[in-house]
Amino acid sequence: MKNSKLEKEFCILRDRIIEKEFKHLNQQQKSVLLHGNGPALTISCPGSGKTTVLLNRLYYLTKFGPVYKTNITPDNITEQDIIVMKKYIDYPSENTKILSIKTINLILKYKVNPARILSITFSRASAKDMKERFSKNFEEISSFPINFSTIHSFCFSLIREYAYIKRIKYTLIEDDKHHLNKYNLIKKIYLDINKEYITEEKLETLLNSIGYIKNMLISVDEFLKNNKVDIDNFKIIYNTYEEYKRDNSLLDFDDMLTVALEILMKDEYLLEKYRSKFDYIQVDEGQDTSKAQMEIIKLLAYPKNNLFIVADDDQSIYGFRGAYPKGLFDFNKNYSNGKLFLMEQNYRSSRNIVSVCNRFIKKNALRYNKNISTENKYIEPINIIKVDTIADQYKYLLEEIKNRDSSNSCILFRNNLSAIGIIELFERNKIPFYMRDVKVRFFNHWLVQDIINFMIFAQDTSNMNIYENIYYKKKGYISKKQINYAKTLNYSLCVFDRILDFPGLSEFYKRILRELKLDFKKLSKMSPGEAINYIEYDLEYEKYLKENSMRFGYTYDSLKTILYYLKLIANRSENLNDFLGRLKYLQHLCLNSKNNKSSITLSTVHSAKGLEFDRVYMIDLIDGDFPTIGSIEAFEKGKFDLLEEERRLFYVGMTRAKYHLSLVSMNKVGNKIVSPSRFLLELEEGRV
Ligand SMILES: Nc1ncnc2c1ncn2[C@@H]1O[C@H](COP(=O)(O)OP(=O)(O)OP(=O)(O)O)[C@@H](O)[C@H]1O
Repeated sequence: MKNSKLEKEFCILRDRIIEKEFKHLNQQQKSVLLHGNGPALTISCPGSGKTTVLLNRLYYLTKFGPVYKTNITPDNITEQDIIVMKKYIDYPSENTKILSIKTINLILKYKVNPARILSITFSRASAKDMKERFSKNFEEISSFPINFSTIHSFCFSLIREYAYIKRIKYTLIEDDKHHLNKYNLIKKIYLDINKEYITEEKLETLLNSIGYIKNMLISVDEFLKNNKVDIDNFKIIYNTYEEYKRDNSLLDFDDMLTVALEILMKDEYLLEKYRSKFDYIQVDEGQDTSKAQMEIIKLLAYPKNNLFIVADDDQSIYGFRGAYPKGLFDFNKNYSNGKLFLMEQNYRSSRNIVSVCNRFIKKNALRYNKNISTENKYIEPINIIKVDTIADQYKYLLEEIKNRDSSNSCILFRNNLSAIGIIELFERNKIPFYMRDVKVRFFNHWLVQDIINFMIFAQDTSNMNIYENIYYKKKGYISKKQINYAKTLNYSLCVFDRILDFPGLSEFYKRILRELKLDFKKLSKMSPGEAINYIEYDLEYEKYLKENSMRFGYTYDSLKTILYYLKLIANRSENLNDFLGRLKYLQHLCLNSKNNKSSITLSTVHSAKGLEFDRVYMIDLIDGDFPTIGSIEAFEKGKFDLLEEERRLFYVGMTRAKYHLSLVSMNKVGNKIVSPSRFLLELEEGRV
């Protein structure tokens, strides 16, 4: 027979035990954590413990089940159980051991099988970070089969199952090591349609735009109505790409979402199967969830709707790829019984970092207003460092890092290219580092390849294979006809001597060819640093870059920056072999830095999302780079969203710091005068 007095007492004591278990959390966090069933959205600020709460909730559900403040009780409670529970609460030092096995089983009766909780994270790196954090903090249950998954990998497993049933053989085209990959496919379609090769920058724009369309679940026409894309025949390229993939059962990352959504909407069997797999769905970084992703999550969660989302709209930094933070604001439209929570206390950063960041982000108009606070101490002011040159910036960093344990420090930058200068600096000074983003395009950039080709050709001017790649990129016009003619002559002769043999050349033109031969002879004797300058100015490679940068989809300045970093490396190299070896070695260091996780971290701001460090150095803070020139120009035309996203990105960077934050800018890059980031000036002038 049921004893309602015992049951009541049991509930009260069980709640006290749960509270004790989570006493390290604050009141706001605890109410979020102990939210039982039904939809819930937590809007919070950086360092407020979103990930902490999400992991604790996983532990709470796994250990106790959603029983807090409910009158759910097991059947056979006895007086003895109540005594055991009271003892446990009164003698905290004796801990769980004091609870008898039977009482433990009673308390834990409603615990949730961890396999039935799906925790969705934004990226593979954050799924991994979360798994590590969970294992570290909740050792006792870390061996359970816990589902930390990115939405993409979840969708892919669903698609695989669908493909198996329907006997479709999908091929994933994301791996650029395979010949059939999305990059090659898009490049080919672009070439077929526009009759020219696509540049790296245009390729990126094209892929981001396609991703945006699919993530926002809009048509290409809707997209073009509201966005200006500087790509000829965008719509035809988009449709051809989509059609080709569909006809050949190919999938890129964005298709994983749209195809999974399609499957869930049309295949009742799979929809039910996946719905019944999970009782709880938790979503981290909800601000970067796209419309397509949210639709999938909503479908999966229905009808239990045990959906738990943590988000910070101020940290939404993937708008260009279709992140849709505004969707969060519709939460109550989607779920009229949805609970909204706020977490506004920052545990991470010192008091002054919190207050400066807070004022800084309030300049954005499109946001939830929050009362961000901290109980942390004031430690030191934010350091705004304005130096003269990049070399001075590196000197500053070296002074900061040398003689200090930097294992918990991070250097952050807007563009991955900034890493090159740092890697070069650290390699020279034997400072180990860990790179978050291993893909550094610099080493395989065509401009770097051009310079190497000039130098290699100078060593052997008979090498027609190399010359064919550069003859039209320098001074002294040489025609394709002349090249073809030279190819028919003795291949061990100097290319210029062979062209001199071309019938009907004027004396004037012959003189140019002889001069060129002399130029390359001079080049062959130069150090790599001198050689790059000679190629750039004397051989007029600079002119080629200026005339063609736009055609390749680059600004001339961005190409100059690549050249600048290449010179940095060249200036430290004695000869060509040394230079080539150094380039290879630096690339190798980048690719293998994952073994140095306990060293200083180098990261783009995007990839540092969710992380925290004792000391953060944000570098290369130049107006036009951070914020980007595109966002500034759009702002000047009255379009604010891009600049707001840049501000959020800057904010994400600053809020990674616990105690020390340095913001570094300079007056010059090479010979070019630059201005510090407008964000930095705002902070310096106390305008925030
Ligand atoms: N109640 C608390 N007491 C003490 N420290 C806490 C508490 N909650 C969180 N922390 C600590 O604060 C830091 C930030 O927590 P967490 O990474 O979970 O925040 P977040 O909201 O996910 O951050 P962000 O959105 O900026 O990535 C961590 O070091 C965490 O251990």
